[in-house]
Amino acid sequence: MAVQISPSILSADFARLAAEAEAVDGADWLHVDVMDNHFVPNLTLGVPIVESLSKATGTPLDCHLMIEDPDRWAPQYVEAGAGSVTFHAEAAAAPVRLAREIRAKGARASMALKPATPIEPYEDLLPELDMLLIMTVEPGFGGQSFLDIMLPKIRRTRELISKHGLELWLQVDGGVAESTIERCAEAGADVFVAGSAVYGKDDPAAAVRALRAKATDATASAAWACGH
Ligand SMILES: O=C(CO)[C@@H](O)[C@H](O)COP(=O)(O)O
Ligand SMILES: [Fe+2]
Repeated sequence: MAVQISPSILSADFARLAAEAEAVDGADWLHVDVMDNHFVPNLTLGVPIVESLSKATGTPLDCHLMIEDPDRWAPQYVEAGAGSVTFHAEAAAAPVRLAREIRAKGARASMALKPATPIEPYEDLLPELDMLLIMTVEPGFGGQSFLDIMLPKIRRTRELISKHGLELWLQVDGGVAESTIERCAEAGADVFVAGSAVYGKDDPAAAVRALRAKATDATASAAWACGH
């Protein structure tokens, strides 16, 4: 699969969300960080804003729910127009039922792991998912430094995806920038969230192109991608 870039609007101007979506024209997704001040110590936005944004942009929304009780809330984000909905493994009471509900409602189902959550207990769940998100910072804030110690988990997850012959996408989120994206791609990621490395730049669309070029080159020479 071709590399995909998902700029995070957490680093955008929330008063100008439609324009900020336009500013990354050419991005594959718009990453929307939903935080409830319980699962993470920060508060952002909810269903009504996702619904308005989905009507205002043609770019599909990749909603990352950093909230408690995603079993209750995630389906509402599908109804609000999200193309992909990610819930946290640490927060979901019934991840298989929730993934099936998200898919049945017509969105891609994705599950996220915080840095201290291992992938191995979830191996048997992977066929239920369209994407697995490995957090490369502790969730809650943009602009943090990339955690290199997550690279082995990305590699192990890529190996599980290959072992089971899955079409699962592997997303990384947190501290992804021109200086770190190649390491993520070499380790096996193929969907890249970037907030400050896109919206912190004068030309966000150019930043997306630069990230895509680096990730594409790194993927082409990565062992895991041979014949991918
Ligand atoms: O989910 C989160 C943070 O919890 C992310 O999506 C951030 O928005 C990424 O921001 P940068 O680290 O790229 O600045
Ligand atoms: Fe995120």
